[in-house]
Amino acid sequence: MTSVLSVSSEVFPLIKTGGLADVAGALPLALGRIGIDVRTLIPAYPSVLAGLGGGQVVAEMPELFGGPARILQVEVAGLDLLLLDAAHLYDRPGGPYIGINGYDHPDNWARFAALSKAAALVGLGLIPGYRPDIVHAHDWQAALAPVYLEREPDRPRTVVTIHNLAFQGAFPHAIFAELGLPDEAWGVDGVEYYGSVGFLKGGLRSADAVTTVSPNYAAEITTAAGGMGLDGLLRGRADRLTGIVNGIDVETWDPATDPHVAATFTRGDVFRRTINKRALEAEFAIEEDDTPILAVVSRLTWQKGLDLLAESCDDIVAAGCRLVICGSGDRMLEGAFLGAAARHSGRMGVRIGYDEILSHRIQAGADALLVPSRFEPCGLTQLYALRYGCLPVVSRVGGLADTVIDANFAAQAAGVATGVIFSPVSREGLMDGIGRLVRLYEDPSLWRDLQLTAMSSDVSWTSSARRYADLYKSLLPEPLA
Ligand SMILES: Nc1ncnc2c1ncn2[C@@H]1O[C@H](COP(=O)(O)OP(=O)(O)O[C@H]2O[C@H](CO)[C@@H](O)[C@H](O)[C@H]2O)[C@@H](O)[C@H]1O
Repeated sequence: MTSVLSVSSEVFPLIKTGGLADVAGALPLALGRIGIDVRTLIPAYPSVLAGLGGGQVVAEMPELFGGPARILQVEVAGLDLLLLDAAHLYDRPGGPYIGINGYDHPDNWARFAALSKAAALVGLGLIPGYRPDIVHAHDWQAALAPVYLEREPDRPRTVVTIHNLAFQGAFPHAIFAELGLPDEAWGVDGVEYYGSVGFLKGGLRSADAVTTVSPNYAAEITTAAGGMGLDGLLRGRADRLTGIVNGIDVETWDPATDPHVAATFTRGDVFRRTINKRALEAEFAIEEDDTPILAVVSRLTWQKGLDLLAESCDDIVAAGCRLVICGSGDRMLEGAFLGAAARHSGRMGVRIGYDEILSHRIQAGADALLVPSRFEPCGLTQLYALRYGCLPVVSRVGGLADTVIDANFAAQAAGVATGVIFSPVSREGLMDGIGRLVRLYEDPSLWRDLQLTAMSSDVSWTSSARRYADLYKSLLPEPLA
């Protein structure tokens, strides 16, 4: 049986700041169902330890970046977890990356180099009786693992997955001496990146395979426009780069059984969504009527194009729509949305914060989900939306273009349309997409067809897990006949 050590800085349901956690939590379960043994290594943040109460110590390291560390093994929600318990690195208030003062933890380089180093040691047999075939590192926080492994004889194969190329883990040259890497690792074929240490850059250079989370994004990042400075390297590794679209956990996100919504529903009784729509109006204190509710569930950042939405709120309300927003991030955007909601009381509601339960209620009760991203490696919220019959209105970028089928004339005629795709990513493009959505909404039987087609989209992990399994297999030596 192929065994994989998955390495991530967050994993649902234990610690989540974004889509990485969803994938790190759901992919191992899907791989497990097709016979791949996955263990997941994450830092033992205080909130993770508090929720677990114990675990078995399976390895000890007397010195890991300034203090002792150990690895605890525990099973949670079907995940076989390895927790890197190192109080000097992780036992502190704040989030996984940011302290309570709102700034990055100053030693993030050491915190995540330690995660990568521990992954490499586990890959080489640190835990008695366990030697994974593959070390699969997610994003920059784990990306040094392949660099630590690169020169080891008899090492596991390595994969780096890019969930967000905007975060590259770049640190001053001075830390290189602290990483415990050989001198040869400093240079263009190693971690050096324009004079700094680039964690992601090093991982992309050293890994046996590189993946990202949709085929379209895999193509975009090899261009100067989408490569965020790494396109040259990625073009050079094009033969090792694949895009595998994300799935979602279809049990956590199941409108037929969702415990968080006012009324569960299926394709057969999709009319019951109205109960959720009424509940959403009450929750956001907006007027009760039958005009479309457009929604956003997102980090409020430039990536997500939400400045374009902030500029369009007045037009959206004027077009007869209502708008509900759940998100947090950029303070200017938070203020802009709160200001617009105050101007459009009854037509627009805003919840600043991170609220997992509310995100389910929004998907179940809103008519459409807006995702006007400037770039989007895959995007998960549009997949939740499809499953909940909340039609996605997305920009034509990255994985959004790979997962939504635009309701153009041909797609409508063929009965395959699942949402609206707009371009360019501009205020005019977004308003054009919303205008098209409103026209679709005005035809109730067409709208119902679109909802039912959206709900039958395959957003599960089944086929993508197989693609990861095939990739792992391609990296391993052929078994002897
Ligand atoms: N205020 C809020 N309240 C509740 N839930 C909230 C929330 N804000 C965001 N979320 C949740 O956080 C997750 C966000 O995932 P996305 O994939 O959409 O974007 P993200 O940019 O974080 O992920 C990156 O990694 C993922 C995984 O590969 C890629 O899909 C994506 O393109 C890439 O940018 C979703 O589960 C969403 O519901």
